[in-house]
Amino acid sequence: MTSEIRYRRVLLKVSGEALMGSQGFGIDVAVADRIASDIAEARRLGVEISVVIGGGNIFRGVAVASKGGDRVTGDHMGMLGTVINALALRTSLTKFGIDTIVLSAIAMPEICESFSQRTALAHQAAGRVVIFAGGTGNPFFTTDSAGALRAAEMGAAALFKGTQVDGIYSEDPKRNPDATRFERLTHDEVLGRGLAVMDIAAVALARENHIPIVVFSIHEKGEFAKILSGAGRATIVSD
Ligand SMILES: Nc1ncnc2c1ncn2[C@@H]1O[C@H](COP(=O)(O)OP(=O)(O)O)[C@@H](O)[C@H]1O
Ligand SMILES: O=c1ccn([C@@H]2O[C@H](COP(=O)(O)OP(=O)(O)O)[C@@H](O)[C@H]2O)c(=O)[nH]1
Repeated sequence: MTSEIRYRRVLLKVSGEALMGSQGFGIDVAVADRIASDIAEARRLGVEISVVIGGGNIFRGVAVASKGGDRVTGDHMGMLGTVINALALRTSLTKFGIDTIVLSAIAMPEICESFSQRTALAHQAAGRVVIFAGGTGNPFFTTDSAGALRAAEMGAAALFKGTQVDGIYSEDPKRNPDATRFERLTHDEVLGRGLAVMDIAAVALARENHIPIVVFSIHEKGEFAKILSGAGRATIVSD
């Protein structure tokens, strides 16, 4: 069974927006539990998994800036949102008996441990799921960039982006329902064609480190494990 596994160690970027389910804001615990069950299933395949969690269900810095506020403050609020999500996902993973640790890029020792690559690798080696909170710890970045960064630091064989759509399309499929879906692309093609499923910095960092990106729907139960097993529906971006 495990010999068929496509990637042995992966970084999963979980969309913050996905966590709110059909609510307009915040966290739907049933959705967090379902995502945790998908992570548990993937772990049973023997795959090492660490997670970067987004924060768009709580706050996005650009929303402050677009209303005339300070972008850096807005981004700080967004990063704090990812910490809230990380604690929720840890709670859900614990329900499935998964030993989980939250490491934050912004120090808040009363709430969770702070990130360092050394600490993260040690927890991963001990068999824990590591959830990276606080994005990169810097404004003007996104949690997709944090995903690419942590994937490189953890030695992940692939960056999985679990998002609202089931792959990369010629245009945003939410805006153009006739957009065509790609099975495979190179990093250069994603950047050259301006395919905006992920920000440029994230794709460029993955390209530089030869990390494949796998874009799939986080809403499809069991899809993560299927893709890890060489099946499932996703767009794979590689060299
Ligand atoms: N070419 C494209 N292919 C697929 N999705 C796209 C594309 N361009 C824009 N998108 C949009 O990008 C969204 C994912 O980006 P993002 O807002 O970062 O979500 P997330 O919450 O997963 O971080 C998708 O839900 C999709 O609507
Ligand atoms: O390294 C980072 C990661 C995130 N953010 C802020 O946190 C918000 C939430 O993250 P993101 O939009 O990436 O979440 P997602 O799209 O996955 O829900 C962003 O809009 C930014 O304001 C940031 O400033 N630096």
